[in-house]
Amino acid sequence: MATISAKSILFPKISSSSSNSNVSSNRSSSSFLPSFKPTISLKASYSKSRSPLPCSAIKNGLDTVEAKEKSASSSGTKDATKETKPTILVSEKLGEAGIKVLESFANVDCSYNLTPEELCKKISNVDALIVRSGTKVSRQVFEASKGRLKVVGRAGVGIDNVDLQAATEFGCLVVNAPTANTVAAAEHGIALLSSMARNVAQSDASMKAGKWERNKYVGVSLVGKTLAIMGFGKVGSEVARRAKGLGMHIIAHDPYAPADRARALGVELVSFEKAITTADFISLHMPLTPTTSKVFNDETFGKMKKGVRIINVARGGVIDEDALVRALDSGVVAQAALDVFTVEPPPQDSKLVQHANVTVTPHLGASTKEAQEGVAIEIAEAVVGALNGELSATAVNAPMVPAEVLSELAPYVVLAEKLGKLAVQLVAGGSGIKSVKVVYKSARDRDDLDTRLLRAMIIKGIFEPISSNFINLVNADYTAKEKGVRISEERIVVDSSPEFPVDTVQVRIANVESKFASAMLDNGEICIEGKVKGGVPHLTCVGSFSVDVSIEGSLILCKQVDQPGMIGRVGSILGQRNVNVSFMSVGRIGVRKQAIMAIGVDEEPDKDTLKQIGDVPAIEEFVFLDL
Ligand SMILES: NC(=O)C1=CN([C@@H]2O[C@H](COP(=O)(O)OP(=O)(O)OC[C@H]3O[C@@H](n4cnc5c(N)ncnc54)[C@H](O)[C@@H]3O)[C@@H](O)[C@H]2O)C=CC1
Ligand SMILES: O=C(O)C(=O)COP(=O)(O)O
Repeated sequence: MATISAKSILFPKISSSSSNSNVSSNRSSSSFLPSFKPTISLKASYSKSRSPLPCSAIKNGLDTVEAKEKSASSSGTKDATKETKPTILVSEKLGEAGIKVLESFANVDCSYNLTPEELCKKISNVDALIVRSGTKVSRQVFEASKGRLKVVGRAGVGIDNVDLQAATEFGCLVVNAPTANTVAAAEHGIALLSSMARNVAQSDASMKAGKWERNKYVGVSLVGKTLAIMGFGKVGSEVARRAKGLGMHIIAHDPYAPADRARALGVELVSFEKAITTADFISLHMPLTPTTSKVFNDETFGKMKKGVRIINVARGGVIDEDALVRALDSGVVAQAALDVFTVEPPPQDSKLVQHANVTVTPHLGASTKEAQEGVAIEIAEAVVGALNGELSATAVNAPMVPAEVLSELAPYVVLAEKLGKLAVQLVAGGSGIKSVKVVYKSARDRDDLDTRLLRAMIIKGIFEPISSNFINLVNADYTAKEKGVRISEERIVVDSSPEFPVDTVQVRIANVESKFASAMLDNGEICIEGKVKGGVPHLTCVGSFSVDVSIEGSLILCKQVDQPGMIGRVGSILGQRNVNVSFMSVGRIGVRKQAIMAIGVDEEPDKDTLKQIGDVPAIEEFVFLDL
């Protein structure tokens, strides 16, 4: 069986000889790949000597470890455990429980308040970075990591402080912790709503200044008032649930929210226009994106009911803050309660923060003990899982593939990478690949096959040997696009067993020349096909020749005229040179006609041996393929 682990779908191995790494390894083998048994133990899969992938990221990581090992051993201070674990940088305060999870797996460096320069300096020595909202994970950070950074964990929801495009380009997975602080943020929203309506903060400050101003701080009631929730996601829904308990009438605007979820909570989904023109209170709960940036501006404030009150526990950037000051000054907006700001912390002389009708908190929405412990554990487990090669359920820049799908596809993932690797070696040097077509034959319905993993692995197989980057599920499509290669897919429903997700996978490369002309179809495409047999990837077709060889070790393909003695002849050349043959298969178009002999070899034959094979008169062409 092939020795590549399905875990390399996401990342190549990270060194970790920590005995504790088995904690997460066990989790991975039961929940991530329940029925797929890698041929190497999970612990072994972290061993650098087994790394099958020549990729810059792992090289960088290992170079560092090796360099450390060398210097430590020469100075006699070698601490093997420390050196072989991955390193995780935590750049903002994270709950203790999460730190413990991380420490059981990795070397953890908690360095808070780093300047951007300090972060860039540290980043090339870490495999994962955990942040909250205060760290800007910019393109420069990914560049400075030189490929070592494999995971960014956001201990919270909003990922607007992470350059996702750059993360994807660098093949770095971004995960967040999207659920553990939902209630905290909703409770803070309700706290701001109530305290704003009753002037709690202002009257508190007034009393502390020795005053007793009962008439000045008459508030407004909430009962019977209309609250518009902008962004009816997790936090928005929880705010709605709580505000209903306060007797408010709730409407919501969210272009993507399912109507039945709103109905179930007794909330009416309305247009943006209707929400902002009819509400007495507007509470913001959408993410900061290019579409939502400054969506509350002079124009939209102008449409609101005079005396509207605004609560923002989402992101400061969804409001044009200067426009809000103008709307407060003119009385269109009676009050605002803000937990978040365009720039955090805002300048001390910020007119908005200083405004008498504004209540502010320093981004405290997620800051409860309970939420912080929750997000810390959620993100720590996601990061450890990702470093273990698991696909995270909270991946932000990679497809989430359900565990059952992954388990079923695991052997096909190995097949897909090998087919990609094989196909690219059939392309003659100098022929630029422009288009790759993948054809999946399956007995299942077209919609019942998630091919993203397989496509990513084919791309990895094709490009990794000819590029300096490592390729994974995060950056596979991006890499192909970047290299100007169009990847198309076709699914053909065939009459075979629906028990298996895929019958055969074909990789076709068009408009190139081949080193092995027999691998080409009449239409000029290089075409190879494979299937999984008994859990093992097999090559089943080269060009229009059927073969049947397991794809492992290395392969010699020879085109010859079918005649007696060929297998013995080539076998004895290899035998004389001490090259062990693991299997042979002959595919022919007819008796004594053209045939292809596929020979699996355990060692790479030297040039002389290959020349001797090529000199056999009946052999018309041959190619050596390294798998
Ligand atoms: N202040 C704090 O400490 C915290 C702030 N947050 C912020 O709260 C916001 C919401 O978080 P969650 O509810 O967990 O996220 P979510 O993803 O569950 O909900 C966001 C909702 O906004 C909707 N949306 C997207 N574009 C929209 C648009 N143009 N107009 C209206 N709705 C739109 C989405 O469809 C989604 O339903 C995020 O910005 C998050 O960063 C979350 C937790 C704590
Ligand atoms: O989860 C979010 O989106 C938040 O805004 C919480 O931010 P924090 O982790 O408290 O810096």
